Amino acid sequence: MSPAELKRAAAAQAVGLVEDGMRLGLGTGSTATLFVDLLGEKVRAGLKVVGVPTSEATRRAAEAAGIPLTTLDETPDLDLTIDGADEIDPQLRLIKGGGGALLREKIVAAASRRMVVIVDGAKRVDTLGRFPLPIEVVPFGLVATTLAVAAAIRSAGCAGPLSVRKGADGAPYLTDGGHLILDAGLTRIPDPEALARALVAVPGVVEHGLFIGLATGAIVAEAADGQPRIVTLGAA
Ligand SMILES: O=C[C@H](O)[C@H](O)[C@H](O)COP(=O)(O)O
Repeated sequence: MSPAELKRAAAAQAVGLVEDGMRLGLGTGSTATLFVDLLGEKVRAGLKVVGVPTSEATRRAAEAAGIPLTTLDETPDLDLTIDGADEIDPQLRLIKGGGGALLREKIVAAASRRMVVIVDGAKRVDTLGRFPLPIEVVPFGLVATTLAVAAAIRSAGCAGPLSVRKGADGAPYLTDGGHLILDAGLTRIPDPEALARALVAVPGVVEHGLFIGLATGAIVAEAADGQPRIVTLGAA
């Protein structure tokens, strides 16, 4: 089975969690977009929900799907966020931000009573870190911030190269908030909580892609005999 088929299976399962009247956080990325598309079908069939998109890309996808949207300022308490992830470990700790949306994703997840992650089985790891950790920083003082981030990474027992993310045109990638992203190729993060604490202490760091204590459940689609098999983790 292709990763796309597995992502779609996880997204379809997540649509089943949505109830009439829910206030939803809508994640970002290829898996979350599949969820938005499938949710749109339900909305067009009469389901009443309202969503807060976690990126401009998701806003466009949700508008195209006909999902009514709101903002966190209008609707600061959400019932459920459905979002993808780049990695998930057995404690439901995540790496997110491969698509650059980590800041809004984390704000929306934190405003939600439940966050259910939808992933294909390849995203499951025992130890986070194989996927480069995105760290969102302000452009001002980039070199000083990068040096401080490198020191924070060392202090948490990690090591690896830091690179400024580039867009398809080769220019530095800018997030929806106008920030830069440093991708940290750490390979292994033995103590994600310690690294998270060290990173947030660096002036210039806006947010990082470690999501700890936010996901309440996960829907993992794995391939089994050519069919998707759904595995749920936590409360999903
Ligand atoms: O910034 C992007 C998000 O954190 C995505 O949820 C994450 O990168 C996973 O994306 P995808 O579903 O495309 O693998």
